[in-house]
Amino acid sequence: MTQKTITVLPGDGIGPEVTTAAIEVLERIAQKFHHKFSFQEGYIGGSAIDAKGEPLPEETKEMSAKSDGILLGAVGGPDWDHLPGAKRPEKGLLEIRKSLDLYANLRPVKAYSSLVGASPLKREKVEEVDFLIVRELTGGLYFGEPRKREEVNGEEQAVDTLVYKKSEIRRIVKRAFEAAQLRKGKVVSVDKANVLESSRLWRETVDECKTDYSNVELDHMLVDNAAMQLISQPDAFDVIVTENMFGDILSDEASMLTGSLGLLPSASLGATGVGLYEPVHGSAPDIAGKNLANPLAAIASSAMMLKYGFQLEKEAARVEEAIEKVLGDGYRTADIAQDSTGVVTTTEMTEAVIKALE
Ligand SMILES: NC(=O)c1ccc[n+]([C@@H]2O[C@H](COP(=O)([O-])OP(=O)(O)OC[C@H]3O[C@@H](n4cnc5c(N)ncnc54)[C@H](O)[C@@H]3O)[C@@H](O)[C@H]2O)c1
Ligand SMILES: CC(C)[C@H](C(=O)O)[C@@H](O)C(=O)O
Ligand SMILES: [Mg+2]
Repeated sequence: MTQKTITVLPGDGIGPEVTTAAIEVLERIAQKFHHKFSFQEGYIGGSAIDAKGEPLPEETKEMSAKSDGILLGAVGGPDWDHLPGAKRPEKGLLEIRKSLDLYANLRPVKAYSSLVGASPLKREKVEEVDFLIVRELTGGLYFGEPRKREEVNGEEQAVDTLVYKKSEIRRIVKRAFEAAQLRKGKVVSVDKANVLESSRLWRETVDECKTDYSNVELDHMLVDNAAMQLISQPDAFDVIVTENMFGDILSDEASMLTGSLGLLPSASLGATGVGLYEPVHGSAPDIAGKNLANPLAAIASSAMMLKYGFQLEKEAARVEEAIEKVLGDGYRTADIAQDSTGVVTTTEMTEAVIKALE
């Protein structure tokens, strides 16, 4: 029997709807496999600003750090769009990632065979899609200083800073090589080394790390080309490693190879300690509160928690199989439906997954 305390940070928009789905799945797994999972809820994002005056209250930080895994929904939305950058909901998410040193964001992109028709691309392009984006999560433009507004020669300007230390590059790149050794043994490192100094350091560091992984094949690719190749040859990728912002953009793009952003899970891991598991998508204000959201990205994120956080591989596989089964049986939330007939709600999809766990 495994006993774990899970911090749930539902956040904003569809966050609470999809985390509820993931909790129900985890509860059923605990029951079936005789584990004990206890859940404690905390505030993050816009709802934390409303309740506590800040996007990441100290109590959320503390309970998260002390728990065995963090399940997060999403943050942000139009209610808080007027706030300045440092006070916005997204700041809470960036801060929790940084404070727990969750530098390795794993974003698997795998086509479900029953869903190949949901991708805008041709069947033969997407049916073999199965790659992992390893996104650096605690450096780069998101965190560099200075970050400011200033007036120069009577004109307002804004500054963001893209900075990477070699050690930050090395640790994420090693993770990517290690992941590739357990997969098809191919790494593509994505950068913009024809323009950016940080990318030139990135590329050099990748080449240095490569010497420890002689069994892994390595290619470098410029990010604009990578964005194109993801569409033209998505089945050629195995592991993609890249810096923070490129990884953010490429993963939303990659989601459409599977059919929807509502399908992609992620795990954010540090060297040790607690991991954070969240769907790749955001708070989707356009569909929030309507029971329309696809809960599968959040449910698949809970499977990543079972696998990477708790080493419960069998249980994680059971959740993944249940997702495949419901999709195979034709359950479709609106985002992956071909037409409006037989579309299911968030709660109906969740019930179907729980039934498929049996
Ligand atoms: N990790 C996060 O918390 C996170 C990630 C991305 C965006 N955001 C925030 O979310 C807010 C909205 O951002 P956005 O609209 O650019 O991106 P978004 O990911 O919230 O939504 C983009 C589109 O995808 C759809 N979508 C997203 N998730 C879905 C799901 N599970 N099921 C069905 N459809 C889904 C939405 O309806 C929308 O049309 C912003 O405040 C943004 O900062 C948060
Ligand atoms: C909300 C935002 C800060 C976040 C990011 O850019 O990391 C999101 O887009 C994501 O992909 O998790
Ligand atoms: Mg994103």
